[in-house]
Amino acid sequence: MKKNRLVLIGNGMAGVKTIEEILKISKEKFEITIIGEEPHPNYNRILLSKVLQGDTTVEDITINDWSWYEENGIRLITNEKVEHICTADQTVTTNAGTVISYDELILATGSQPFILPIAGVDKEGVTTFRDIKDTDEMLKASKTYKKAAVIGGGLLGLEAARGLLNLGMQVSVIHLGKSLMDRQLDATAAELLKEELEKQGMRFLLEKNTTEILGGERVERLCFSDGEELECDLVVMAVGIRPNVELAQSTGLWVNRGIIVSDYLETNIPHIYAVGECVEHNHITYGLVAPLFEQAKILAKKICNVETTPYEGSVTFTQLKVSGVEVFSAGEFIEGDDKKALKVLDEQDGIYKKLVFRNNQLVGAVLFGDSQEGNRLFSLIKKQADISDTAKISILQPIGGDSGENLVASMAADELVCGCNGVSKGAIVQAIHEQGCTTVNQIKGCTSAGRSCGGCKSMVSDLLELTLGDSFDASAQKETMCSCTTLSRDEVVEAIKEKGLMHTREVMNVLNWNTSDGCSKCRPALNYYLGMVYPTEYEDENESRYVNERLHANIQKDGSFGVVPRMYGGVTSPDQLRKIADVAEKYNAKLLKVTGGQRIDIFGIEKEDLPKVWEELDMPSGYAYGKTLRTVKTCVGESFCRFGTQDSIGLGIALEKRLERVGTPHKFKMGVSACPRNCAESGIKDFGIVGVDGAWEMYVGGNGGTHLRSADLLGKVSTAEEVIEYASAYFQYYRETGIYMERTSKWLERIGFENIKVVIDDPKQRRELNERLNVALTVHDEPWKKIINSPKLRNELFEKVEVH
Ligand SMILES: Cc1cc2nc3c(=O)[nH]c(=O)nc-3n(C[C@H](O)[C@H](O)[C@H](O)COP(=O)(O)OP(=O)(O)OC[C@H]3O[C@@H](n4cnc5c(N)ncnc54)[C@H](O)[C@@H]3O)c2cc1C
Ligand SMILES: NC(=O)c1ccc[n+]([C@@H]2O[C@H](COP(=O)([O-])OP(=O)(O)OC[C@H]3O[C@@H](n4cnc5c(N)ncnc54)[C@H](O)[C@@H]3O)[C@@H](O)[C@H]2O)c1
Ligand code: SF4
Ligand code: FES
Repeated sequence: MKKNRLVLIGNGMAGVKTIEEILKISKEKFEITIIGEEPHPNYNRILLSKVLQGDTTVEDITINDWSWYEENGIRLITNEKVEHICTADQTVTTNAGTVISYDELILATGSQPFILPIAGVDKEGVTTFRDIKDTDEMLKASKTYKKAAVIGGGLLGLEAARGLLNLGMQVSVIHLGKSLMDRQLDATAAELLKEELEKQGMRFLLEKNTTEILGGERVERLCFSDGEELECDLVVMAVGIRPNVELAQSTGLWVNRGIIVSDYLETNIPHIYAVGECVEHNHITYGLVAPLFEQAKILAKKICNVETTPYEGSVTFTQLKVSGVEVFSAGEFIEGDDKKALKVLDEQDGIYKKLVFRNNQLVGAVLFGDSQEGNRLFSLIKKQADISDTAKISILQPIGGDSGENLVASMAADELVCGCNGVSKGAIVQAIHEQGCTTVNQIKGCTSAGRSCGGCKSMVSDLLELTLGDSFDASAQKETMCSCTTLSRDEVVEAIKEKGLMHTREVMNVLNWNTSDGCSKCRPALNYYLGMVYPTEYEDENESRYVNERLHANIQKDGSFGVVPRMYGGVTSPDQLRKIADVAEKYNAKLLKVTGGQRIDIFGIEKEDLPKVWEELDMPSGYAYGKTLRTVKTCVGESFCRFGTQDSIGLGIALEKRLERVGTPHKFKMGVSACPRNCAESGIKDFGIVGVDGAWEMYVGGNGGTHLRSADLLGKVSTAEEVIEYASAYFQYYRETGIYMERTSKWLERIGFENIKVVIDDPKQRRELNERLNVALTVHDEPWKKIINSPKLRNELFEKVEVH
């Protein structure tokens, strides 16, 4: 049967949630295309605050990675913006000229941050906080600049401000109103919040109207309507959002503040639907995921012709994601003529609780200082429960006292635990009993609870403890490899060795994975662990690897690839440079760039040209995409530098030739400098070497990325041979004990520097580690050559497979 063509515009949280819900109903009904303007697969926008605050990384906030689209047969077009919809032909056209036909079309274009209409907003250093690009900009700015001004004291502004404080900046929050979070808090809670955040180091300028941003190319000062000024070198604008409606407007859809939709998320034009922040339902637009996910579920059913209740609007709740501050707000939080409040203020402990009632119904709540009852109160508000038989004060003091376990025990089965995803206590208990979930991660996999803001995770954990009783294992909660298993990395690796498991499927079957195919987190990890345990016997599963590793090149945001040939120690020759230049010209490379690791990256190569490019280069792969040794950066050392007394280039080349190609949990970078001037930046490498007075110092665990870490001194040796022996042992120890996707800087802190040093300093263990590494090194072919020489591989990888 021919499938209907479904096109989704907007690869964000609401749109992709709708697709997930559609796939739950039927995987066969639609041929799906998703077009997203951002260059990333679908990610959790909410957790950008946590990325900025240093609690997680951009890599860890992906919701559905590239392989999810592939596995579900979805065509994903990233980096392109839909600019035109032709309702007569039923096609959409992107800014890159791509035309796609649809039978059904969903607009999920989200919102854009509001930019104040004042002079100077286009200066360098002025940013919004909406996407990965903005987050990266702030992370980068914090390394050079120190004075941040956040305009807007709402949820977004305060979460940004906390992040910038964590990054070592001085932060002033400029707010138009009298009190912070005025859309969510009353004056008492706002004042308590302000006091708490001031203690954390934030500075507030309230009732300030910014009139101009001054400076040269970069921002230098803000001017306010009262004539005052504030010095700053970074400005974050967080003054609200506006739905993205231009495309809808130009298509003839009815638009007010958002795209107007019916109770079934239909627009005024047949076969076109809208969902998410871009939507206006019953005169309301929403800026939080819970209502958008409710919409997504209804739209999925509607579009699949499954009977559904209509969307009737949502009551919303918010929680501020700033560590050390508990703030919760839901529903109608300001009392008035027909609404009366019950308030409790504990000035000693800084706790404030307020409930707002209309007649015999709870319609709103504000909690400050202790928000653990938030979701329970939210359930009561949502249910519109009649509380005439309950003493109002007892709603604030549920039976059983204040421990988390008692709190969840007192909840009814239909009360919500996860407000974002609408998951009740009953649904979680059912997942524990019927699907054998024992960890928070597994509950997330089975029910989606905790999948968005993460604010409900402690409650999920309490519920697990309550339901599982003695068999609840608190220590296992954080360690499971992924939500497909209850086992930690160490338990899985141990079982692989003990039970002689040889294939990813075998591991999943024997160790009772709760999914048949695993997920994008455990498949590549198992592939790595199996290869590490059985270096000569295990046959690598290319399909379990991420796209760059599968195709041995780096995919770029326009879908073309970057190619980096190996140049040992960063040394090249006229012959190599000639070949690179010829290939770059012949295959229309868009950019040639010297990388931070001293290699040449040839950007803009089309996927189908990759094998020809490699063949003509006739150089080994530089593995710029791999979880393996990337580069050994070297200084010129004794060959040419007047300070150099040692052969840094020779040592760098020898190290690179020894360690190249074999897999590691994450990328591994090295540097060799021939004197303490340290031109190869050895102090921020996974393994860095510095020449000192006729000896070599060895540094480990450095990182020059987002989480800058200077390396620790592992020891000092006299000869290049000894360096190679130590580096190899360290490399192999990381291979054997690292968690897949864990950089050495994190690994070193997890295992403990002193513990690692004891192992590497011990001659016996050092020798054994080198011996095991030698075995692993015997099996690795040059990957580009392997593909060039195999017509089958060439065909499978470069002619048949759609990357995304
Ligand atoms: C830092 C931050 C923290 C947040 N914290 C929370 C929180 O704690 N709790 C909460 O509930 N909510 C939070 N939110 C809000 C939440 O992230 C949004 O409500 C949600 O992401 C909106 O989903 P959406 O799919 O409607 O829009 P988006 O996620 O914005 O997705 C829309 C996508 O469509 C793309 N697009 C737009 N136009 C086009 C076009 N013409 N062609 C192709 N692509 C297009 C955009 O590039 C974007 O990727 C937070 C938001 C931010 C920025
Ligand atoms: N924890 C969460 O739930 C969370 C976190 C971040 C963002 N979000 C969502 O993201 C969206 C954007 O957040 P937001 O905080 O920008 O929006 P917002 O509308 O909630 O808050 C903007 C704030 O800026 C203030 N403001 C307006 N004009 C100003 C001016 N000229 N000078 C100074 N202050 C001014 C407003 O008074 C308001 O308090 C919202 O939908 C929000 O719900 C939610
Ligand atoms: S690290 Fe020392 S030896 Fe090497 S290039 Fe720099 S100054 Fe010269
Ligand atoms: S409450 Fe946000 S993820 Fe559960």
